Amino acid sequence: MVQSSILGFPRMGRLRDLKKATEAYWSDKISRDELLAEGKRLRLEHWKIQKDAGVDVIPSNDFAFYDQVLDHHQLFGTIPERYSKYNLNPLDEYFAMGRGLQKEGIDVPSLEMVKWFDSNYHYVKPTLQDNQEFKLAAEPKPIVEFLEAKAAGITTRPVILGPVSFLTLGKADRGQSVDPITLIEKLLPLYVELLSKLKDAGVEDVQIDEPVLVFDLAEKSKAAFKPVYEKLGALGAQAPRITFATYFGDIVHNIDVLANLQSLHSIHVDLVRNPEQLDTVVAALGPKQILSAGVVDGRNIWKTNFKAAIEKVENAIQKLGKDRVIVATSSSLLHVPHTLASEKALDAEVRDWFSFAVEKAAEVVVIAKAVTEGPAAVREQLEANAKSVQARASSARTNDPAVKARQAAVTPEMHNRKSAFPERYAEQTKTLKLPLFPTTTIGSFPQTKDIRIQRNKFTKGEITPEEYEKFIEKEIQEVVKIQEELDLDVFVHGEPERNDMVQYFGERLTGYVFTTHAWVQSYGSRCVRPPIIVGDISRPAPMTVKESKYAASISPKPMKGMLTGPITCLRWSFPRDDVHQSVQAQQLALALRDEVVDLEAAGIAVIQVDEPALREGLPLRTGEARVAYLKWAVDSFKLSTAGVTDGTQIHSHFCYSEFQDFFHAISALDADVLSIENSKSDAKLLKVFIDEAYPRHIGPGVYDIHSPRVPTEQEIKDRIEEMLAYLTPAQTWLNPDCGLKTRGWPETKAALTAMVNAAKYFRQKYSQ
Ligand SMILES: Nc1nc2c(c(=O)[nH]1)N[C@@H](CNc1ccc(C(=O)N[C@@H](CCC(=O)N[C@@H](CCC(=O)N[C@@H](CCC(=O)O)C(=O)O)C(=O)O)C(=O)O)cc1)CN2
Ligand code: MET
Ligand SMILES: [Zn+2]
Repeated sequence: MVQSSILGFPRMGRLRDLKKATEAYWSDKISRDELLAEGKRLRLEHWKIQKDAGVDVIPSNDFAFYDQVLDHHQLFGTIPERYSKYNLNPLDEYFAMGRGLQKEGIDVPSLEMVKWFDSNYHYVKPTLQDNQEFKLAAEPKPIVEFLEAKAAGITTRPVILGPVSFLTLGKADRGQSVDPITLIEKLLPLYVELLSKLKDAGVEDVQIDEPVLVFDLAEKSKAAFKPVYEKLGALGAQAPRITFATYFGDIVHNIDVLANLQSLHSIHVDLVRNPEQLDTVVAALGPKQILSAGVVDGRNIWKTNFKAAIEKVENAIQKLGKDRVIVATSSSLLHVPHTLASEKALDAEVRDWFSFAVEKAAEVVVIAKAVTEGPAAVREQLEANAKSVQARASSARTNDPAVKARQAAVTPEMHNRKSAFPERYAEQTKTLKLPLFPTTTIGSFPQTKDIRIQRNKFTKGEITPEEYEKFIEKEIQEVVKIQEELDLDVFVHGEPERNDMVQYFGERLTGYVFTTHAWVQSYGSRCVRPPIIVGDISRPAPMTVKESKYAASISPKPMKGMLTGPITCLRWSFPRDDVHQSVQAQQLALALRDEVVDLEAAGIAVIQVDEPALREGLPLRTGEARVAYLKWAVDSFKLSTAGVTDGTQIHSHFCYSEFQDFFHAISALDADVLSIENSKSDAKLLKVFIDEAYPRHIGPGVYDIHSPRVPTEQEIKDRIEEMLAYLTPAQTWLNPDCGLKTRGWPETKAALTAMVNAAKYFRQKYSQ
């Protein structure tokens, strides 16, 4: 019998229950026991959903209160002393590492959080010391959760992150120089211990995720697989059977590693992203090894095309036989929303095209049944699926000839500004009289409870559009007044009218549909509701001009217009899978180009086009695919911004610090001013700006915005001092790492006051 399996299930719950509970715990509204009980309730509910759907292999330990990688810091005792010294309750220590803690004499920033592969999920980086020792937790979470499921009558397969990935995805702590992978021999015994304890607890199967195998690995990381998995494989009956899982890419370039994994029970690969790897992987399997075929997409919301998926699985079965193939999701379902059943307002036509986590659980079961018993056993499902796939392919909603015509008319000149930066800058300084070290923010100010409540009322029709507009104007007035008091230099309107920087634009563009409950975790308790691109995209009317114009009208300071760039709109939506992403990006770029030009015409002289997702879209492997991506990604940004005159200053924002391997693309955007996240990384990363003689302006973030902790003025000054080793004063802007929407007002004002004071100090220093 061909089994069905799921690599991980979303943990937020149907109505973001986990977000609500964690945030209530953080603000002392519920007790620790209540939070723990809510976690338990959600785990059970999710296991039941999968069991009731008929899924054979159900994951456990895929749950996390903040992040599954952070769970492993506690599992292996890699907790820096600055947290452990307080002897906090383990849950509070865990949250302190995830989000920092500033309370009752404790003041400790969070650990660094970065993107999980090419997704919009963020994990907390393992942070290691030169003399790192590891220690297995007294009650390892994978065992606790396995037993919890078992007590409820559900047998699960615990998921753990493999040692090579755990270390490769980690980094040396600040001031340390250890290359994490060199710690592998010290870490390995903990996996041996954990596996044997899992076995003792009754675990038959374990899933060990080693997603780093899809990268072009450094030799040291690659070489680590052999000793690690020979050792773990040799445990035989002393350990559970191991499913070794990779996803988000192919492993063909690392296929020689499989030769060292032959004593493992099964190998999982992503056949949605890289179906072509099937033959190579099958050929490299050991004589008894099982293939876990990831054919149901864990990263997007399209209904699986059963016919195509069954063909892939049949292809594997032909070579391996039915006993050696498992039908699986391509990756964890963490990246898709909980259930389509919550979407009461979706148009019936498009609704039939989608499948969220709960629906995907049913899909793996149907596919497994189809290949086990033959298509007749699931005839009805196959027929309905074929009809739906056909209906989408021929729907008029997907195709807009006017958009196609406009794309055909795009010329190379449309991608370039009229003059080079020096001439543009000369024009810009005529209108923008800015001091040295200009201060600004990234766009959003705190999205208060009140803002969300008013928006909710407006969405439900409980207040009129006029009332809502008045409310937004009042918010803008408030934000402008505060920026005046803070004495910032380039103002923003604060984005109070936006639910989210991508969703907001999706709701204003044709070709998109949006949902009401389709939330996906982005980091910690924070979720996003990605809009869905179903057809060709165009802009029926201006999207942001009214608010920007209003904000500009109530202050003499320069007001930055604020847009989300084409690549970020694409990446943080659920994109179409029937049209190349470059085509979708160009459609978005044309829509945004019109918006940029309209803002300029409305008198907005500084326009920021955010591209925080530009890097995330970078193909995971180096080589041709990257070159091709960068070409169309950079072109779409340039197409969206190059319609303005020289005197309009174009800003762009990136919230990640890993720009070294990517510097030329950022430079090629030709933005007048960049703001980048940098405060949690080594200022040395900025060296590339000198090395490459970067000619334009840059604002490396001077403080972290992910945590409520307020930086001191001295910390900010120290940071600026470090930055100035690599940047000239004339090109340096000062700003936070990212937007402030997740922060509260008191900490926001305190932090920006410190930043402006630091700016004044350096202005003084450099004007002498
Ligand atoms: N799409 C996206 N990806 C991103 C970022 C980003 O800003 N956007 N930033 C980076 C970090 N990731 C982030 C992701 C989410 C949030 C965030 O603040 N999310 C909000 C939700 C934002 C939102 O869409 N809010 C809506 C819906 C608000 C809501 O919850 N409404 C309640 C009712 C209102 C109430 O009573 O509170 C409901 O629907 O139940 C709105 O403001 O209108 C949250 O989780 O709290 C921040 C950063 C990287 N990726
Ligand atoms: N302008 C946006 C903001 O300030 C940029 C955020 S990047 C994730 O929120
Ligand atoms: Zn940002």
